[in-house]
Amino acid sequence: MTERIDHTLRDRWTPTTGPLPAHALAWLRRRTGLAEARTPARTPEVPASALSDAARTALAAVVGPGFVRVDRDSRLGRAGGMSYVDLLRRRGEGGLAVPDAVVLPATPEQVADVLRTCAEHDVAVVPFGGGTSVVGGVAALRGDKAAVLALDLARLDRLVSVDPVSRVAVLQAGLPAPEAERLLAPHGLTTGHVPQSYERATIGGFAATRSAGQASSGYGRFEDMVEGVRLATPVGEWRLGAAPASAAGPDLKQLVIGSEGVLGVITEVAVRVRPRPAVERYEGFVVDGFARGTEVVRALAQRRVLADVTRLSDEDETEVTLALAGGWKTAALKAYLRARGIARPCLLVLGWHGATEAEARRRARVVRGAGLVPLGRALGEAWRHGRFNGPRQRDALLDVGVCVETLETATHWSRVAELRSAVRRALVDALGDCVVMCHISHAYETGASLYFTVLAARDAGDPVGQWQVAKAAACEAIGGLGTISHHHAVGTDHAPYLEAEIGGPGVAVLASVKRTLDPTGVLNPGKLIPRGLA
Ligand SMILES: Cc1cc2nc3c(=O)[nH]c(=O)nc-3n(C[C@H](O)[C@H](O)[C@H](O)COP(=O)(O)OP(=O)(O)OC[C@H]3O[C@@H](n4cnc5c(N)ncnc54)[C@H](O)[C@@H]3O)c2cc1C
Repeated sequence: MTERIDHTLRDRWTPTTGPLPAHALAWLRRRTGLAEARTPARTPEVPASALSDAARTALAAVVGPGFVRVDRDSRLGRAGGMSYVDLLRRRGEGGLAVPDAVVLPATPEQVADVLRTCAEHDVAVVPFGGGTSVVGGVAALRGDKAAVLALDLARLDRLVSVDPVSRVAVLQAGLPAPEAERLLAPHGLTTGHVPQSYERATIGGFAATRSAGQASSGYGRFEDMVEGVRLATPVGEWRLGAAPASAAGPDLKQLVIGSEGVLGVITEVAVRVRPRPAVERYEGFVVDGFARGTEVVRALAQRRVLADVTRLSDEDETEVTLALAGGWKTAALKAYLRARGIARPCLLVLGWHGATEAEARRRARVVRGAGLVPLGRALGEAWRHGRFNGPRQRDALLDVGVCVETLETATHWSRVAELRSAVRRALVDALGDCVVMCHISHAYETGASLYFTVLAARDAGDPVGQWQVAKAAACEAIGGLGTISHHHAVGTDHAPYLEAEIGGPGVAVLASVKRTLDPTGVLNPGKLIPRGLA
């Protein structure tokens, strides 16, 4: 089993993070009014476990006594996800919900037995993959149950089978993405799924949240890759996905994908895989203004010639990227862009994967004549090199007292500008002096996702409340213009906004499926389905 918990006890992405460079800190102080003083982190309180002796004995009989853990560190390590508020809570701000126990089953059969045992002993179950949820998906909420456990799927870490002819691999749910890729590599195959949380998130977590990776324009979103699922529920096992396509009624597989642990526990996923690309070619470009850049990306999407990775930063994100990079090369780049008459530079990173360099180069040619200023491969490669660094930078920002969080949505092309303005306005109104950056990270023929990153000076008095007010304002602004989540999922944070998006009948359908599969309501209370309607 890969040990993924600690780092250390998860008030950060990795155990150690380098400090913020001095020029970056100075820039932040100027832009956000960040003060010198910082609030020292406090150790969160871990209450005594409420798991009854009878439940503990019954669970130990299923998974073995060593895999029912009630010690402080095991429980604290699985207390919540990786949102800004989760990290604040683990630094001692606000109340932290800590599971009463951590249970680690080794097989799909053990998962099913654990669920039955929990239903008998009135124990809530929070399925726990990589614990990277940023929407409260793994918050240890017990609902009306006597206790709550984190069901850590880390021991479900096998490549079950590979069908190279059909290009389908069956992967167990607890496999972290890098480990899944390591197991697929000898077969010359890859999922092509690389979200920014790649280093920690799991196959089951991707399926449970409808994840979208950075190369989604080429490989598709995770739900596009899922050929089949194996789900353990308190009433028995459910397997879905008999063929690559089917007209056998509504696609129930899609009901499981995105079910966020409230309908069952995904134990295995049959994933469409592709040959590993021999070549990955990344290039950087600049376009004058986000509106123009959006037009370019739309044209590529509608001509169906998108690069596998397509990422367009707005003016603010570009300014921040250049300001934080600093140095003579950046100064030279800015001078060059001014000389080219680019008034509002927006960075566009495109990445093409191919079997040969010639193929990648041929695909890259489609952007010629699109009015882009090419900056060459070094900038594209620099992005690729640092593409998993966001969480580490966040740790460094948290350490110096910054409120730093992201949120995302998606809409049709005709509404991209309106939605971006509405969310920006809501965040600035709520936070005052702040930096709001945005990029398009996933593009479709009919629209695109918008991903926002916010930086503000942390309110030392009520840091959790400060962000919750801003997030609520952004969610209200999204309503009617876009989706409440393009890929982060619903969790607790977006549940209050779900009914406005899918309607009362939509919520009732989810609630009735839950009653069928989980009649006593042990699975992930308080997530996905709005409070009081589950
Ligand atoms: C820094 C950072 C960057 C991120 N970047 C991206 C990104 O680029 N794209 C993206 O899509 N997301 C991103 N996310 C969000 C997160 O990584 C995804 O939601 C991911 O899919 C969660 O996987 P996980 O294994 O960590 O799941 P967890 O966080 O453990 O769980 C997520 C939800 O799924 C449920 N769940 C987990 N495993 C199972 C299972 N086997 N069966 C049933 N339910 C289960 C949990 O109960 C919870 O509700 C990012 C998060 C962070 C912190």
